Amino acid sequence: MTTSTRGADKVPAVLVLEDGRIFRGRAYGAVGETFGEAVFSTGMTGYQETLTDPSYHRQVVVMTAPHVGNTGVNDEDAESKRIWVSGYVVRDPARVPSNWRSRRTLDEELAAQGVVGISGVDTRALTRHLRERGAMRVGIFSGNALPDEGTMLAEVRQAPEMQGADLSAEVATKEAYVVPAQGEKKFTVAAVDLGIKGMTPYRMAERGIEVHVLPATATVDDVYAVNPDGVFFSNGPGDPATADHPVSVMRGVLERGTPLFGICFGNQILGRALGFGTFKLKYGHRGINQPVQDRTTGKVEVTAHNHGFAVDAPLDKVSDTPFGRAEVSHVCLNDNVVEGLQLLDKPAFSVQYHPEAAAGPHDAAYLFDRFVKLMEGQRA
Ligand SMILES: NC(=O)CC[C@H](N)C(=O)O
Repeated sequence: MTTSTRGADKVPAVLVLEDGRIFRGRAYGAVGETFGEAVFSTGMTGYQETLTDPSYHRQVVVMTAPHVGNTGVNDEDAESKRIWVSGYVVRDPARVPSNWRSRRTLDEELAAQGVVGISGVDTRALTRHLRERGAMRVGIFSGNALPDEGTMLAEVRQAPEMQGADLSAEVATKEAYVVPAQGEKKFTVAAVDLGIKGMTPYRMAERGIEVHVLPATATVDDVYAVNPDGVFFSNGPGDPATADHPVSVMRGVLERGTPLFGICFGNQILGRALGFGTFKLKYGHRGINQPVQDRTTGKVEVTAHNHGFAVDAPLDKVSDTPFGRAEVSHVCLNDNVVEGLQLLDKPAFSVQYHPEAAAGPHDAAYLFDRFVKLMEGQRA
């Protein structure tokens, strides 16, 4: 059993939003100061996967679930090698975690990785504020001698904004690596890593795919050097409007007509490659309980999300694009945001949410099978 360190929780902490709203609490994890974009996640479980999802780079995540840390931290569920959130906001941290896989407490893990958090915050009030005013910059300051409020606010307002941030190269692998197929190898996929979660190549490997994960800087030649049956573009942090390089690589793939699948950032890149715009949502979708309709089957699935931007494509008509006809294949039933795109004349599609789950329901796992079918179709 792991027990809590109960050290930092005696240290005062302050959360300062860029519009001047202030919440007071206690230090959680590392003591110090941090900045980022304040966003909220509605997941009741899966905090370890959330913290280690590279798409959260430069974001301060507010958990709407009131108790966080109950199952501790294990050695199995991380989605990457480190925690990426720039700060963490919780209401009531677990005093003693309890789970057979738990190895450490969450506050120990945050402290060990230098991640500054705050506990004791009315996260419901904070979430309502972000929902009304929109995602915005935030700072967390902890310690026994804190700067005055004006100084803290000035620092928050100097922090970089998420709009216009080009972050994939900061989180993606520098070296290519291979995730081997499980069982008989059926296909080779080149996966462009823009901030990939570990579960994504795993979901492909389970289906007999050998996945060559390539750095974000990979060129069209690098992609075709692995002789792929399909090409994948991953999730990732930052503003898709800055992703000019992956957009141009994707256009090269679309020109050749290789089966293509994109998730999240990959969906936004497909949108851009087709000539659609992207825009920042007021407060985004983050959590594991978002209803999405697959318009190609009419089925509704409950899905995992983590996106602050979206594709601006028409919902009710087929669009003519430089790569043939395209349509919106999936839509969020909460707010009609575009959640998927598919081409009608080429084997290419993408979704804005997370069929790999991790954490979240597995309703959308069929999308990996759809990718396999596209690759089978190309061989037939
Ligand atoms: N998970 C993702 O790939 C997120 C994509 C993009 N950074 C967004 O916030 O919308």
